[in-house]
Amino acid sequence: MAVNKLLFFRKHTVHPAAAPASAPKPYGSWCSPDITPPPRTAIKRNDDQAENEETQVCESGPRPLQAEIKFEKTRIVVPKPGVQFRPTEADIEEAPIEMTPLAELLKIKKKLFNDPPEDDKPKIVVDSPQSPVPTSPSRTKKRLGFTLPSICDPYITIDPQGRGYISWLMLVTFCYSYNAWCIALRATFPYQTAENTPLWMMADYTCDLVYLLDVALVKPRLMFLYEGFWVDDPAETRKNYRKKLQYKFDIISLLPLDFFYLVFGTEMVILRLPRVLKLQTFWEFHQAMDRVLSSPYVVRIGKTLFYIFYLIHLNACAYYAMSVYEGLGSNGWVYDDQGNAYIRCFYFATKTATSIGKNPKPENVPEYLFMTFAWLMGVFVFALLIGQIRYIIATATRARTEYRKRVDGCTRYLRELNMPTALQRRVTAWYDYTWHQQRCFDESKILNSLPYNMKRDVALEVHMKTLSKVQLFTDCSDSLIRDLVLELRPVSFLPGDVVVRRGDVGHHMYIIKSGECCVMSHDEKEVLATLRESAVFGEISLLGIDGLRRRTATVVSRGFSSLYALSRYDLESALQQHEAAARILRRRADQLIRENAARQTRERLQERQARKLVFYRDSCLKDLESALQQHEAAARILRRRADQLIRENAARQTRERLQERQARKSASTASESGLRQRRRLSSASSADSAPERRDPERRRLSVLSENMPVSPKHEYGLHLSCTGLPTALPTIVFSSDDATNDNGI
Ligand SMILES: Nc1ncnc2c1ncn2[C@@H]1O[C@@H]2COP(=O)(O)O[C@H]2[C@H]1O
Repeated sequence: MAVNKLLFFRKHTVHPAAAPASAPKPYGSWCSPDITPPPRTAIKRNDDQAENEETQVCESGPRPLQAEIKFEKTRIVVPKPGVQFRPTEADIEEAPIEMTPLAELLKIKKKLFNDPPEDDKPKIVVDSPQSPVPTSPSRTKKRLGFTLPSICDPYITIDPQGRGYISWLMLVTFCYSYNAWCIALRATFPYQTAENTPLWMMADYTCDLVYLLDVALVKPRLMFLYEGFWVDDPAETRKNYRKKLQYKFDIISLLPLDFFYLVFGTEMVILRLPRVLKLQTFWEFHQAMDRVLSSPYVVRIGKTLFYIFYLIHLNACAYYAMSVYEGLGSNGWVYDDQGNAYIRCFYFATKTATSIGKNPKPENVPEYLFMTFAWLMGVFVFALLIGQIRYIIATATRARTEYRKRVDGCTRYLRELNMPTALQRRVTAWYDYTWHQQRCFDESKILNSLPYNMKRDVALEVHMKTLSKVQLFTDCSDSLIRDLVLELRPVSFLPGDVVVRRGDVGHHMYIIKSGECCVMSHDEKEVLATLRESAVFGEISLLGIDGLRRRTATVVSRGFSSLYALSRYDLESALQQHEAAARILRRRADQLIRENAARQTRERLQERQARKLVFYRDSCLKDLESALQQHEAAARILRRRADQLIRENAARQTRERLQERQARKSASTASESGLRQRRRLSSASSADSAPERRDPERRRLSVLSENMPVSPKHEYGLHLSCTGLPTALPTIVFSSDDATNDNGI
């Protein structure tokens, strides 16, 4: 049964012309198979036991068309009958057939291999899912040698969502609008005159031709959906059109009442009134435009305005017709035949329909009825239509209104809490940026109304530009991206925002959509790496590596940046299914960890060396200070000694002077004053020149001036210690008779 059903659909459906194997897939290799999988061909034996037979299903791409196979030299392998085919050189006959037609070759093959009769041949039944709208091969190409656009090719069916059909609908709608406006206008106002009648006629019959083509050639070829399959068999599409109510209206709209012109004359334009019944095409066109235009609100408002103006137009025509009937200017209510008739009547109709003007008072029953009807129409119909416009505009701006509401609510809240102005400004900047980037705050809310697969395809389409560049996804199987795309949450960051902070527990991994993020060093003073579009970060702490459950680095947004956040849970569940991705992430994480560890070791070594240097410098300083202290102590002792010696010397000199004075006094009495005087003088000079010699324990003290050369051994220490002191110290060198210093003093 099931197979029979398939055969039925084989008869009535177009099966998607499989994309040529070489055709580029929309997004690398992952996208198209899911949307339009390659056809699977079921081969079925056409015998009575069809239902019991297993359907053999084999994967097959589109087979090359026979016509495209070119044979230049063919080798035909002939198996010996009844023997299992094992070709040897002897089995092979060479048949040099130059460009043999394929049909002949097939005949030969059929003979050689005893092909089963035509009826027993397996019938190919395609059970692959169809593409959204199938396309049929053009047959005009074969017949005329060139390809007609599908809408003009009478041999193929038409895609109801295709551009060609929508363009055609536009033309029919234009003709319909012409009829709708001009029939009433010409039937009431005196705009059709004997001179311009041919022009009007030409326009009329051009429109009629379009109507005719629509009914005869276009609508019957429109594909339709039957139990989920696109039916494109021309006989079926024709039947389908004829079953519709629209067909009846289309036929009535084409009634050739114009023949009555011969009786009533060409002024009886009202005979063309059935043309207005083709209203369904007008609606169909607007629906199609609504689907394909990026801002369908324009179409909706346009349609509503069309209705409003058309009603006013009809009202104006009716007013003019009544005025003519009662006599132009015959009373205060009717049109007084002044100015442009149509504009005056349209103005009057607008005033009455919208009840915004001071209307002339009706004076008889038909006028009262007219005014009542016009006002009622104004109250109900116009109120409805104007309300609809309001609704359309509100719908068009709903997203922006919601955005404004959110921003206002948040800023009011922050203001009430007396938050710092800088923070308020940051919040507003975030809202602005997020809105301009995403045009929505919660993408999942919008997508949730769609079925899962469609939601995924939409999300893929939206985020594909970035995701196709993420190395993790390009290196792994295509299904990873499809599994993850719905879990990615767009987030925005402002300049300087910390995306992840070192030491925090990691909950999300990030992919950069736009902007730049900096990975900071431990002290957050140095930038270790700058990550750009499609880079991934924040994965290390999510991978469950021992001892690395927390963020290993701080990552800061450099400017405004848009990222995709992927939660730990979603990542883990995806990685369970995709081991290759898990391996790649782990490898990358290992590499980063190794790099970071190497950097840290390097930094630690440098730090230790720096510390050692400081320690060495400090100890040197200490040594020098103690040496200096020793020098100072020695200097103090020496100074004390010198003082003592000076004092002793002075005392001795005083003593000697006293003794000399005493001796002089006593010698004055002596007679031999000359001799004694000389002896006394010689003894005084010897005491002055060599006191040390007289006193063997006395040492020689030298004070060297600061600019005397200093031993290189002491230069550094002396310099350091001197710089720390308020005044420069003299260099003191102690020397004795037994030991000489470095300077040889
Ligand atoms: N040296 C680095 N170069 C680039 N990215 C890094 C470096 N070190 C750490 N990261 C990323 O910064 C992230 C900080 O959070 P995670 O430790 O979860 O994961 C870390 C890595 O993805």
